[in-house]
Amino acid sequence: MTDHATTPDAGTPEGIDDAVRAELTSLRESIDNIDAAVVHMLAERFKATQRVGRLKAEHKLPPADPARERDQIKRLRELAAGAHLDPVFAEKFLNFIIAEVIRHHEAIARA
Ligand SMILES: C=C(O[C@@H]1C=C(C(=O)O)C=C[C@H]1O)C(=O)O
Repeated sequence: MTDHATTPDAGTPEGIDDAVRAELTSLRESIDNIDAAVVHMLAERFKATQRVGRLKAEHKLPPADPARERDQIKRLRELAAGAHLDPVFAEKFLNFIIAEVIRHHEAIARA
């Protein structure tokens, strides 16, 4: 795997000022740490949602729960606005994850 924080490429020319390069490298190290945290948090979320999927299948509950989704989207949009993150982006991101979770739940129910 490429170490994006330290490897120069077309986006980070060799000739840039040392201080600029150092700041860019430092910021990219933070980004790499955040991306790692996001992956680990998503993995934990999917572990929990897989358990929800098995529970729903065992008790013949539907894979999707639109009321719960509406509550979560409302909550996430409010959290995003408070954190100066675009609520439209936050909603799209959550919907993307939820769609994948529902796909998993449908597969568990069919198995
Ligand atoms: C995880 C669940 O199943 C689905 C997925 C959701 C999610 O990923 O947050 C929310 C609601 C459901 O449509 C649940 O019902 O809690």
